[in-house]
Amino acid sequence: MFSASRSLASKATCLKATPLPVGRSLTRGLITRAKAELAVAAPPSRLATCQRISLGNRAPSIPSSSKTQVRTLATPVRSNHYAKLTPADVGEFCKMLSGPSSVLTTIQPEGADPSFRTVDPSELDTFNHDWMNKYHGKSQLVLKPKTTEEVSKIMRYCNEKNLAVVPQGGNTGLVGGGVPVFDEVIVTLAGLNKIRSFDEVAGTLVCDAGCVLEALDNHVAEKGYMMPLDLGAKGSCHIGGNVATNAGGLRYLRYGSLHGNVLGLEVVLPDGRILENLSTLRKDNTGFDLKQLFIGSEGTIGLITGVSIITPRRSSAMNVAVFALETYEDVQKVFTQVKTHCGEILSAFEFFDQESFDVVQKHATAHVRDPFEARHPFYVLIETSGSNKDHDDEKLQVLLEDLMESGLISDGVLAQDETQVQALWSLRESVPEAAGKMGKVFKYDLSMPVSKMYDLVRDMRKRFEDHSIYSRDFDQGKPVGAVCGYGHIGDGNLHINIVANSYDPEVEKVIEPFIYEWTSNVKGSISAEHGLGLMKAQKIGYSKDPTSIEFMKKIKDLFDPKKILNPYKYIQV
Ligand SMILES: O=C(O)CC[C@@H](O)C(=O)O
Ligand SMILES: [Zn+2]
Repeated sequence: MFSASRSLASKATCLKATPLPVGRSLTRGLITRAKAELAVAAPPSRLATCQRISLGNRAPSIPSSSKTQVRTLATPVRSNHYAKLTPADVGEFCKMLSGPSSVLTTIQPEGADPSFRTVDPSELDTFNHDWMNKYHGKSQLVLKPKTTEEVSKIMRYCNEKNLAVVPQGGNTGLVGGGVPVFDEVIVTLAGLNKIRSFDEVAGTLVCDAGCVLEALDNHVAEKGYMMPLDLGAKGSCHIGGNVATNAGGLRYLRYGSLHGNVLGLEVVLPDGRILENLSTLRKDNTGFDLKQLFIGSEGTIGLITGVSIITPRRSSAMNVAVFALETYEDVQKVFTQVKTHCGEILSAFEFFDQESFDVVQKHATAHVRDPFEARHPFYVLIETSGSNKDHDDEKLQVLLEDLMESGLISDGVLAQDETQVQALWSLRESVPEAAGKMGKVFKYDLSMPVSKMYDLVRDMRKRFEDHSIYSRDFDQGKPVGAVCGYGHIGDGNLHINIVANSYDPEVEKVIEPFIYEWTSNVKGSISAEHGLGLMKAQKIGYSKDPTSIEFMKKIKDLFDPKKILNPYKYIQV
C-alpha cells in the first residue's frame, strides 16, 4: 500500500498503464464501432493490492408487497380512430416534399411522377424495427422532410386526415418509443441536420433536431466547448431525440438534465403550427416555460425540429480511474470519498458489477482487455475534468492515498493518456453492447436511493434462481444467462440488463411487475433516463400519482386533441 507521503509522480510510475489503442465510440445502429483492443503488452497498471474489508452478512432489504395499484393492459390493438393510408395520401406527401428520395413507401402514390419507384417492405425495416430488434412496426411510409416547413405541412395534412405519426430520430431508443406500433407514418428528422449558429462567447448552440450528437460535440470542440451530454449512442442518436426523451447519460452528474441545458426549442405541433422558441437566453421569466413540456415528452405533443442548447467549456485536464472493490457498501463509501476529494472536478462516477464485467470480457464486439489480475465483485469508474492539471492531479493524489489507506479499494488503474482514458471508459460503456451480443436483453432503467440499488439486483438474481431459469452464460441451457447491474451511481440511476435467450414472456413474467413494485416501494422511478415509450406506457402509475397523470393527460389533449402523435405510448393508463 502507498504511504501518504509518496508523491503522485512515484504513484504515476506505479500506476503506469501501457498505451491502449482503444476507441471509446460505442454506438448503436448504423454507425460503425471503433476497434477497441486493450492490447496491454506489459503487466497491467496497478494501484496496489489493498487490504480487503469484510462487511459481514448483508441481507438485502426486501420491500413489502406493493401497495401500488397499476392496471395492466393487453398489448395494444390498432385503433380504428386512425385512418388507413391511401395512394391519394401518399401522392399528397410526394407533392409537399422536395425530391423523390424524401418519400419511401410500398404504396404506389396517386398522380406521382412516372419515375417514382415504390420500395420493397424490407427497405423500411431499419425504420420499422428498433436497434434491439425488440419492437416491430408495419409502417408503409417513411417521410424525410428537410425543413421545418415541410414537417409542418406533413403534420397539418396528417391532422386533417387523422393519420397517426411516429417521429423518429436516430432510432437508438431502448423503450420502443421511436418506431411505429402499427401502420403509423414515420417522419424521420434525419434530413434536418444543419448547425444554425454557435455563439463562441456565450457557448450557445442552435441546430436542427436531426444533428447527430457526436457531430455536434466535434463541432463545438473546435471552439473549445463540449456538448453537456454524452451517451454510448452518441454516434447515431440525434439531439432532437435526446431532448424528446430527456436523455441523461454520462455527464449528467456534472452538467445536469437537459431541462437545465436546453435554452429553447422549435417545435411543430400536431396541427402543423410552429412553436418558435429558439431563444438563446439563459434567463427568461416571461410566462410559462413551455419548452420544458416538450423535453421528455417522447414525441407525443410535438415534433422537435430545432434545439438551442448551452455548451460548457471543454475541460483541458481529464483523469479517469477504475477501481475494483469487494462490496457494494464500499462502492457507496468510495462515492462519498470521491465527492469529498474531487468536489467540482468530478465529472462521472459509474459502477458495474462482476457479471457486467464478465459479459464485456466474453461478448463485446471489440476486445476490451481486463486490466486487473483477478475478478472483483464491483468496479467503479471515476472521471475528473478540470482546467488545471496540476491542481486536479493533486486532488487525485490525496484521494488515492485515502482510498488505499482506508482499504476501500482492492485494486485500481489510472489512465495515463487519452487512449487509456478511452480504454477504461470502454469497460463501462461496452456493457449494453456486449449484453446485446450475448442475447436478448430485458432492460430496466431505474432511479432510487443509491443505498438500495444493489439490493434490487440481488433480489432479481435470487428470483431467477428460485424459478430455476438462470445459469451464468447459459451454461446449463437455462433461458436467463446474465443479470448485469451497472449504472450512474452519481445520479442514483441503476441499469439492470437481464440477458435471455429470447424475449420470452415467461421470463418477463418473472421480472415484471416485481421490478416495478420493488422500485415503487422505495419511492424510485421506473423510468430514470430512457423514457416510457411503448415498453412502459402502462407503467407510469408506479412512479406518478393519479393527479399528476390526470394533468399529463390534459396536456396531451391540449396539444394533440386528435391523438395522432406517437399513439399507444407514453401514458396509456
Ligand atoms: O442499455 C442500457 O440498459 C443502458 C444504456 C445507457 O443508458 C448506459 O448508461 O449505458
Ligand atoms: Zn444510462
